Amino acid sequence: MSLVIENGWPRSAAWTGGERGELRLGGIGVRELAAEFGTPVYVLDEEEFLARCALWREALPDGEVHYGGKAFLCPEVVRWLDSAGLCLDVCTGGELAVAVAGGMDPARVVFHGNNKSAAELRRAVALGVGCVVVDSFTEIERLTTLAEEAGIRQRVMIRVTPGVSAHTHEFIATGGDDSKFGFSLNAGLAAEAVRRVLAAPALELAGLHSHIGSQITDLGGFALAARRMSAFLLDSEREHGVTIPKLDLGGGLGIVHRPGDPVPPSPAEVVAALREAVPARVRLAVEPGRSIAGPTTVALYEVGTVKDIPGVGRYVSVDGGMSDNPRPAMYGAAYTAVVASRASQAPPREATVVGRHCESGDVLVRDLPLPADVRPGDLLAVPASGAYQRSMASNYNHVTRPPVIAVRDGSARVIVRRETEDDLLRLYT
Ligand SMILES: Cc1ncc(COP(=O)(O)O)c(C=O)c1O
Ligand SMILES: N[C@@H](CCCC[NH3+])C(=O)O
Repeated sequence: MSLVIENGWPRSAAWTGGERGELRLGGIGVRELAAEFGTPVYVLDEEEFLARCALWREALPDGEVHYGGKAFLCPEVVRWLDSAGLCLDVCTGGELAVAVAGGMDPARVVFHGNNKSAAELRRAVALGVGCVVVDSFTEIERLTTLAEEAGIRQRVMIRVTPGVSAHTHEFIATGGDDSKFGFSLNAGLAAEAVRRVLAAPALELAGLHSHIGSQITDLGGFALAARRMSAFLLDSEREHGVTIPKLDLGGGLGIVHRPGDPVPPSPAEVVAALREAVPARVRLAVEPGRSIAGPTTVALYEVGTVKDIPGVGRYVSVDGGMSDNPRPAMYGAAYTAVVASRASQAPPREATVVGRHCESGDVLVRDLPLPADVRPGDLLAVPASGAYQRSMASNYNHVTRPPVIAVRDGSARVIVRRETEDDLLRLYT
């Protein structure tokens, strides 16, 4: 087993040798982590998170890096972002509330969403959110009224769909003309949005925005979007005799989940490709989510049963599943897993790792070679579990959502506590 970053593991992942061998994360053995915090559990390598923030910050020293909070957000993460000099992108009132709870200056928050409510927009205006990314004509009107009522001039960016098809799953591609997000460039809606924003004295056009999709591993789509958006920015400036200071080209850089996955370009390579297309005087912004949070976290599960079906195969059931990782069921996302709590000399035998939910599609990893002697009580570790897992976790079948434990230099602390049945029951009348 190769516990290297290129295979999706965080930098502190290491294997202690010998017969009592086990996986260590942040200097702590997984047996100790499981005993103290229970399973399933997301174990987040804090130094990996900060190092990934720094990679983006260093790639774009003269621009803005807004972390895409939808990937994974909690107040402690907000504090890390602050310390690393990153801004934050939120897309709901709830994410905005977490940003505020973590102490982020609202002026460094960018507010996204294709259907922000009037109440959410009112709150954003009242808090002094740095920028609202307008997504529809209705929203331009709504926000104009709210800014006028508040007696302020609200900075906005216009979200544009540049007609770029990113090479990714169709559910997470957002840059094409047929999208619920933004204003289509090809259909002329983006040009009309620029006209309307410029005609609204209560709005200040701070920039243009596009985001073509997520889990993208090649540079082509990013470069094409940057070229189209730059041309549109220059056309708009010429048409209206204005200067548009900023181009925000969104997030979307993918990660490796398992050995053999395509290796995505580095943040520096992405920024270089964008910079080549964007005029030097235009301030560049990016919104990485997954490429920061994803590789920081290992999900730990305990094996509950091993079922062999003659002529069919082997099912290994763990104590989590689609409620803590819906990505395999939603997008066909492929992960890997290893037995992390002991060394085994047994030969590999293929298994399907499934969850505990009342659903046949509750599969975490398909066709995975695991040691043939895998057994109840073993801990399974799934790397690259930091993005869109805890943030998309559900209470399906009334399971409680797992905690997030930050590990660093031999110490571990809870940054999101485990949900309890009392938390669930509190909702009911
Ligand atoms: C507007 C916007 N910005 C940033 C992101 C973050 O994307 P990723 O996590 O793929 O970097 C997303 C999600 O895809 C998004 O919709
Ligand atoms: N939830 C998606 C990514 C969506 C990105 C948000 N616009 C995933 O898990 O891959």
